[in-house]
Amino acid sequence: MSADTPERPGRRVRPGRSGARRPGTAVRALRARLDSLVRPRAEGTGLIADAPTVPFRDVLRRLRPELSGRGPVLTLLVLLTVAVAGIETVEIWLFQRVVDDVLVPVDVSPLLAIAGLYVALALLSGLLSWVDEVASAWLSEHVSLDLRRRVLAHLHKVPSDVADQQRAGDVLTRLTRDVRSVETLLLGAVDGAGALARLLLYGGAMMLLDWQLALVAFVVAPLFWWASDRFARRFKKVAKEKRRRTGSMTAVAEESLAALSLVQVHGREREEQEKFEREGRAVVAAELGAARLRATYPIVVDLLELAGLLAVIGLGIWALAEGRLTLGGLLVFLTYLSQLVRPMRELGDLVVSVASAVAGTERVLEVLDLPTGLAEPADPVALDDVEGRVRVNDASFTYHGAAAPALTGVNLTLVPGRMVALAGASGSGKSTLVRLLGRLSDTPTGSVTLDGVDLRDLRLQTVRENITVLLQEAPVLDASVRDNVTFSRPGATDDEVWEALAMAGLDDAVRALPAGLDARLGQRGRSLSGGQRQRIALARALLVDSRVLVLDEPTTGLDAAAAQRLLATLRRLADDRSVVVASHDPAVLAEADEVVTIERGTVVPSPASSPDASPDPSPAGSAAAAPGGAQGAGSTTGVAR
Ligand SMILES: Nc1ncnc2c1ncn2[C@@H]1O[C@H](COP(=O)(O)OP(=O)(O)OP(=O)(O)O)[C@@H](O)[C@H]1O
Repeated sequence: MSADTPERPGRRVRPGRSGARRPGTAVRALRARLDSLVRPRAEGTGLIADAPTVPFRDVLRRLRPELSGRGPVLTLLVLLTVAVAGIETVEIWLFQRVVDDVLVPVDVSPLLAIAGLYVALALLSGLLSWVDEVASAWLSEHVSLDLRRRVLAHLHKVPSDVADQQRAGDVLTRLTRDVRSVETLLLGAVDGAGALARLLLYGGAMMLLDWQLALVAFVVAPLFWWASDRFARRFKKVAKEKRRRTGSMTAVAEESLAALSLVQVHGREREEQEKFEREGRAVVAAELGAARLRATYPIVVDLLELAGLLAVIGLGIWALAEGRLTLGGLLVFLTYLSQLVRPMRELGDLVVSVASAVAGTERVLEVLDLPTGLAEPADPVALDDVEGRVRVNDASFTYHGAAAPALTGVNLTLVPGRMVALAGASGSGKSTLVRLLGRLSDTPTGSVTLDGVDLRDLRLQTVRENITVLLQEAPVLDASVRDNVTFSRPGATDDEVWEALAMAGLDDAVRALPAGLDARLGQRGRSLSGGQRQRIALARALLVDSRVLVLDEPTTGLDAAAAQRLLATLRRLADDRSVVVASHDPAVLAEADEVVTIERGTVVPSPASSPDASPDPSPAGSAAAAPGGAQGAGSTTGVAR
C-alpha cells in the first residue's frame, strides 16, 4: 500500500454522499492540505510492501508475552508520574501563597516556611523523577530485548525457503529499529496516565478557584483531541512509509555488500549505487513528509491553545473586576491553565505518537506472522539407541509461493550399512529431498520417519542429533576453525575436531596455518579456497557422528584425490550408519550401494526395479536405482528394511 492509498476505515464512520452531513468546505480543504503533506514524493514503490494493519487492541494483545510479569514496574511508573503531578500541583498552589501572603501585603515573614516547602518539594520531585527515568529505561529496554528475542526465536523456526523470501536488511531493520516502537506504546501508556492525573489535579484546583472560569478552560480540551485525531491517521501513514522505505534502503545496501564480488566482477557498481540512492531518496521524501506534518501539527495546536488562553484571560479579568478572584488567585488560575494545556497537549501528542508507534509495531508483528513449519511436538516420542533407519513415505513438497511442487509422491528407504546416492538433473528435486530428510521442511503429504517414528513426533533436538545434513551451500562463519567445526557439537575436544578435519581431508591445510585451529576464517570464510570452505562444512557435519548422514554435493570443490579420500571415509562411515549423498559426481554414484534417480520431483523407476528384478513393492520401499553401469560396490535393487 502506498502512502497515499487510504488506510482501512478508522474508528469513525464518516457520512458518505448520501449521508445527512458532509464536512464543511474549510474542513475538506484542511483535510486535502494534510493529505498532500503526507503524499510521498518518491519514485517507485520500494522493495518492501507495507505491513498489514493490525487493530490497536490486537497489537496490545500480541505483546502480552513481553508485558506479562512487568505489571508491578508499570504500576510503579504510573504511581511515580501521578506523584510528580501531585507535587507540581502543590508547587503551583504555593505560588498563590507567595503572591497573596508575601507580595501583596509586602510581608516576608511567611517566606521562609514557603521557601523550605518549595525546596522539600523540589527534592522529592527530583528523586521521584530520577527513579521514574531509570525504571522507564529498565522497562522499555527489557521489553525490547524480550521482543527481539521472540522475533529471532520465531525466525529460527521459519522454514528457510520462507525466510529466504524476506529481505535480510529489512528484517534487521525490523529487529533493531522497529522493535523500539513498542517502547513508545508502553511509555505512552505511562505518560498518558500521568497526563490524565495532571489534568484531573489541575482541573480540580481550577474548579476550586473559580468553577465558571474553569468550565470555559475545559472547552479547549476537546479541540486538542479533535486536532490530534485529525493528525494521528496521517502520522501513522507517514511513519509506515518511513519505516518501509528505510527497510528497503537497508535491504539494498545489505544485498549489494553481500554480493560485493559479483558487483565488482560485472562492473555493476554504478547501478547498485543508483539503486541505493533511489531508495535513499525515497527515505528522504518520507522523512520530509513526516517533517512537514510535524511542523504543521504544533501550529494548529498552538493556535487552539492561544484561542483558549485569550478567552480565559478575558473572562478572568472580568472575574477580577467583579471581585470573584484575587490577583494571586487569577495568576495561579492562569498558571494552572497553562499547566493544564500541557497534559491536554500531551494526551493529543500521545494519540499521534502511538499511531506512529503502531506502524512500527505492525512491521514487527508481520515477522511474527511468518509461518513456522517446524513446530515441536506437544508430546514428543523418546528414541533410545537409534539405529538410523529412515523412510520417506509418499512425500511431496511445494515451496512457499511456488506454482508447481518440487517433489511428488517420493518413497525412499535408508538403512545402516548402505550408502545411497541421489542422482538427477539440476533442479530435479534432490536438495528438496535432502531438506525433508533432515526435517528442515515438513512434507504436507506422507511422512519421513526415523526408526519408524515420524520426525514430527520427535523433538527437533533429537532429529538434529541423529540426522546430520550437509547443505549444498553450507555457510562458513567469521570465526576460528575450531568454532566453525564445533558449531555442530559444542564442547567437542580438539582431538575430535582434528579427526573430523582429517575425515574431511583438511587437517594438513589447517596444521599449516600459523594459528592452527585458532585461525580465523574471515567473513563467509573468505580466507579459504572454495574447496576448503566445503571441507570445513563437511568436517562440521562429520563431527556430529550421527546415525544418519545426509550430504548434498559434498564433493563440490574437491579435487579428484580429495573426493576419493572423502568417499572412502563415507564408505567406512556407512558400515554402521545410513548415508545418503545427493550428487552429480560420477565418482559418488560409482561408490554408492544404490543410486536413486529423481526426475522432475519424482523417483524414476529403475530398470532393475522392473517386475522381473523383484522390486520393493511397498510405498516405503527404495524406489529406484540408476542404470547398472553406474553401480559400485552395492546392488541396485531393494533396500533392506
Ligand atoms: N527456495 C525455493 N523456493 C522456490 N522454489 C525452489 C526453492 N528451492 C528450489 N526450488 C525449486 O524446486 C525445484 C527442485 O530444486 P532442488 O534444489 O531440490 O533441485 P536439485 O535437484 O537439488 O538441483 P541441483 O542439482 O541444481 O542442486 C526446482 O525447480 C527449483 O527451482
